[in-house]
Amino acid sequence: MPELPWVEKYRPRRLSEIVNQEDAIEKVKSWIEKWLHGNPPKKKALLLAGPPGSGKTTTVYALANEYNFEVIELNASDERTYEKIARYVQAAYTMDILGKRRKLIFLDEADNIEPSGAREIAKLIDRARNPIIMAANKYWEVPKEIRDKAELVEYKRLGVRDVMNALIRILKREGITVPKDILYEIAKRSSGDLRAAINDLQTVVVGGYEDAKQVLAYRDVEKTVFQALGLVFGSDNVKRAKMATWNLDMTPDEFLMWVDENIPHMYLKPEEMAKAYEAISKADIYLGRAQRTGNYSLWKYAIDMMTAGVAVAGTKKRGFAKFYPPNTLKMLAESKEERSLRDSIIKKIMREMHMSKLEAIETMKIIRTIFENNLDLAAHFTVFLGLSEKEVEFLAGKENAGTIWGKALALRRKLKLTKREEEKVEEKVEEEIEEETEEETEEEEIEEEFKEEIKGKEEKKKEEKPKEKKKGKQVTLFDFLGKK
Ligand SMILES: Nc1ncnc2c1ncn2[C@@H]1O[C@H](COP(=O)(O)OP(=O)(O)OP(=O)(O)O)[C@@H](O)[C@H]1O
Repeated sequence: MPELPWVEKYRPRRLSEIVNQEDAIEKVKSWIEKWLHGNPPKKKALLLAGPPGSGKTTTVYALANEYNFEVIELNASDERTYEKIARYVQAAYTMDILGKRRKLIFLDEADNIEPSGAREIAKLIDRARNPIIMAANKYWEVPKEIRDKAELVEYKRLGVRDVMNALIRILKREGITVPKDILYEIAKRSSGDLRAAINDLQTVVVGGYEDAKQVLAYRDVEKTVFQALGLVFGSDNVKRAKMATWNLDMTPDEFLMWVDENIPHMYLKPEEMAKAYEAISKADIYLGRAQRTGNYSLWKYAIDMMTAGVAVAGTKKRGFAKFYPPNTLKMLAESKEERSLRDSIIKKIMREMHMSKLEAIETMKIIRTIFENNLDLAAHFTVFLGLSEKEVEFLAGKENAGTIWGKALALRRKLKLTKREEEKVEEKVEEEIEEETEEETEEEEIEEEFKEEIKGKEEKKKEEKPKEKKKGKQVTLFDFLGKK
């Protein structure tokens, strides 16, 4: 299973560990100390401005850690920011397990504050009884009213050398080495964005050096595509969503793959997921038609469906959104073991749900979301698909895997599977994993095998399988959800 992202694992906890931003740190420290000595600074807000991944957010959390503040993190693009700041600027101490702590308000992406709300936020800054720190990449895009109220702290762009040193430090702590030329390539591509560099390094280490060049190439694309996905999944506003593909250096069918991949991570309810999928399948139809007829004016409709159509499908996850690259690209970053687990799960879905490979891949994405969010339903799937413990871990992550596995065992007992039958299922699973890792079956062969199976082999297999299995026709996820 993927481990903790290195950007979090190695995020400096102390101000002294932040590299090459000494002047900025000094300024921040003397400002916060004024608050603590009962003499709030004239300017009650700080504005940390500088390139992405240069240490702004890290400074805020290290500061809070050292001076015992509770960070209230808000995002300027959240429509309710004003309301939230108003709630917290006047708030007093809080008591929690860490003792008595003051609040520190951290407003990220201050360059996204709507001009219409800026004056109100500026007034709140004047009345603040708690320190407010804002961060922005583009100082000049922060509304003037806010700039005037805040003390500016500039962050430098980190150089290739700084980035390489930071990467080497991480590798030392991990006890691994990576060829210097790859490190240099990563550092150069990052343009001083240490977050991007650390993510690249982790991807390359996990995925192996052979694919490093390919992985790094798609990282370049990722920067803009993530912003585009943010527009599609970040609001219910049709106009904003339609802007997603502007400035995007990608064809509509490529972007469609990214939207497709992220639907199950962003929508909470199966019926809303279904609506979003419906929108992209319409988009897909328009794209196909444009391709066949050469009438590329149809692209506009396709783009509207895959942006606005998806945006309005329902209630999306709030807060920090983590986006994922399309399967094919992501697979490059997976280890061999992960790849073989993925394949064996896909085969089980094909077998148990009578699906084609493509459908099974799609279904696995949804199942993965279920495993991350609904442990009971995940246990049902574990039994239904006959998953192994490792496969459960692959789908659910280390943290939840144990619970799901326990629930699945209890469920199996409840379904009155005899010990013998249980062993048979486990043996079968193990055998299959072995077979699958040993022999590389050709894709057509698998398709053939399953076509045949759908046609006439159900009867023969029936005796060997647990009772609750549905046979003969394709089982959709929604059948399964409905049955539960
Ligand atoms: N100056 C630095 N010293 C040490 N680590 C750093 C520094 N800058 C960035 N990092 C590393 O990069 C990651 C991202 O940094 P951070 O979140 O502070 O960036 P940021 O400046 O807030 O970026 P953004 O503007 O994109 O939000 C952190 O987890 C940290 O590990």
